[in-house]
Amino acid sequence: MIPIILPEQNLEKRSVSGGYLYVLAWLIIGLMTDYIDEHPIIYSVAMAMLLGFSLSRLWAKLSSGKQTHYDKPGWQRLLIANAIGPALVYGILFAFAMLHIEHHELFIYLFMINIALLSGGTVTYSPNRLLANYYLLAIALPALVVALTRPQERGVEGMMMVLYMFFNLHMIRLLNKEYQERIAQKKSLEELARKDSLTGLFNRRFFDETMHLCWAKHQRRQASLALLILDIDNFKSINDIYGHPVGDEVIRKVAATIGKNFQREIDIIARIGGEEFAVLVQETSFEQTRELAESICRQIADNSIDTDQGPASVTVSIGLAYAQPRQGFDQEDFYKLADDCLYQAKDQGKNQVVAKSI
Ligand SMILES: Nc1nc2c(ncn2[C@@H]2O[C@H](COP(=O)(O)OP(=O)(O)OP(=O)(O)O)[C@@H](O)[C@H]2O)c(=O)[nH]1
Repeated sequence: MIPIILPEQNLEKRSVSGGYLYVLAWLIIGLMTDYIDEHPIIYSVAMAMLLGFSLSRLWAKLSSGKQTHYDKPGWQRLLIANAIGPALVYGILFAFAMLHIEHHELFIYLFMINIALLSGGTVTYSPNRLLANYYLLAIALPALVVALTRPQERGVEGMMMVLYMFFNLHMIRLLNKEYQERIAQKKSLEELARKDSLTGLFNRRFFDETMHLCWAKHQRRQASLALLILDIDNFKSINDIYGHPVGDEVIRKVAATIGKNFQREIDIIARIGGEEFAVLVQETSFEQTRELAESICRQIADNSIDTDQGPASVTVSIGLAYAQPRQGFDQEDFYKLADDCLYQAKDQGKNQVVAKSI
């Protein structure tokens, strides 16, 4: 099973320096020991593979520029190959050294490099537990196989590898848990920053940011969009008669009714003031939006809210603006149009929708 790599795991950035280290380490061994003379074919094949992995990674980086392509399966496979491939090369080299090496010094170097790669990979790949585990096994398993088949000569190295492997598997589990907690915290903070705590709807800041983006998008597409501003009628007297907790309950009920009527993900519903809400509606005609607004008005008026002092009837007024972004008519004008409609609805007796399409 191929582990799925998520953008927030940031594996490309985390593994980039290690991705050149293994080539350098092998180059140093080639330059400073007799290994090339003793085993020229093995040295060259290993070098070609390590270089191949490094160059493919360099090519991917240069060709993608600043962008990363986590959504492309080919790109994901390349990243996984760049993790597991060099690990397997070093794992097999060490296993080969365990079987054939007379050169004690080189054996120690390889052992050190593998332990370093084991620990480095644990830290690097820990956000993706499956990939980190595969990486670890790729380095350690070849040595373990040799140790098991030659317990007399290579038992010590085998034991050491098992020890390091289990220690690092444990560390991967811990680091991954910490990483998951951090991501969850970050997500809930982001959620808090854009949500209104009383209703769970978006807050004004998020609404303004989204409206800005939406406006620009519709300007490019030369398409229309709708903005509804809803205000609870005579809300001050609801608070005065029934008390603030009932007032809060009314706000929650109105929010829920709006939410029931605008359920698509692209509908942005926000509480933009004490008893004021806004809805940004995309890809819907003027008539459809007006019908929805009128239906919300009726639903709220028809459903009174139970309180200790008996049922409290609530109504809302709605201003609806429908427009296409264009020269001489900007986002502020759009907002003002919806707001003017709302004031007109209030002036005309409340509990109604005033809609304008321009
Ligand atoms: N319970 C509760 N009341 C709030 C909250 N935020 C604002 N309010 C109250 O909402 C009331 C708004 O009153 P006004 O702006 O006078 O509006 P209104 O009484 O609805 O009058 P119209 O808009 O003309 O129908 C004020 O009394 C605020 O104290 C809140 O979160 N909870």
